Amino acid sequence: MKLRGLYAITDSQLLAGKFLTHVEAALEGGVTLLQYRDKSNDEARRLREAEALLRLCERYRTRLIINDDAELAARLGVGVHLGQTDGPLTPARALLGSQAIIGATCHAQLELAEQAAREGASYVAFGRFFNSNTKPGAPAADIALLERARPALHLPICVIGGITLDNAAPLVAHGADLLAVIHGLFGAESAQEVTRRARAFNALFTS
Ligand SMILES: Cc1ncc(COP(=O)(O)OP(=O)(O)O)c(N)n1
Ligand SMILES: Cc1nc(C(=O)O)sc1CCOP(=O)(O)O
Ligand SMILES: [Mg+2]
Repeated sequence: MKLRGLYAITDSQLLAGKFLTHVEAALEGGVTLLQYRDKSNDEARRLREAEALLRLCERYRTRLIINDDAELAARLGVGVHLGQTDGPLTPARALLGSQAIIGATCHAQLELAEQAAREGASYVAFGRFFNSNTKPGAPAADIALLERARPALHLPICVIGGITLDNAAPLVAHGADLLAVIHGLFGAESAQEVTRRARAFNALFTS
């Protein structure tokens, strides 16, 4: 499967009261990867919500990724996204198998991406590219990084951080394969607007 297009990431606060409706609206518009990102320690709720997302993903033929938690990913038979402090990639690959999608946060450092590639990552993520409502303190990345990274890496490149329909096009033009978006997608007022935004993000990859 080609990892290219919109990478929708859930946010438990932003989606409170509209979790499944907004996620389904995004899937309706087209989502290449869906990440379940919940920073709480409520394991029962996390399992329940991740299972509900998996059912939706199966209906829409979208791949589910669990943030931070390789054990939960293994339990559901899905992929995982690991940051620099979320545990090493090699045991996660051994746990999840060769076909699993495993993503790695590389901040603004090409060296981290090269290391992640050696350790079996399926894609690397750089960010944050713009001011982020969700994670304002994340280290900043810029287009110059993408210009260095694109020819050096033979993996899909994911970009993240403050991405909206107004600022995403240059990232795609400079070689980003996956646009990872929380607020710029799920911050919409209505489910219809989420679907419209998802379609518009995907259209950036065809023009
Ligand atoms: C696609 C994608 N890229 C980066 C991140 C950030 O991961 P991390 O640095 O581990 O921070 P948290 O998201 O866990 O707060 C991500 N989740 N997804
Ligand atoms: C979870 C996350 N990681 C980032 C990084 O730079 O690694 S930025 C970020 C938040 C992305 O949300 P939004 O689209 O609302 O800015
Ligand atoms: Mg993490």
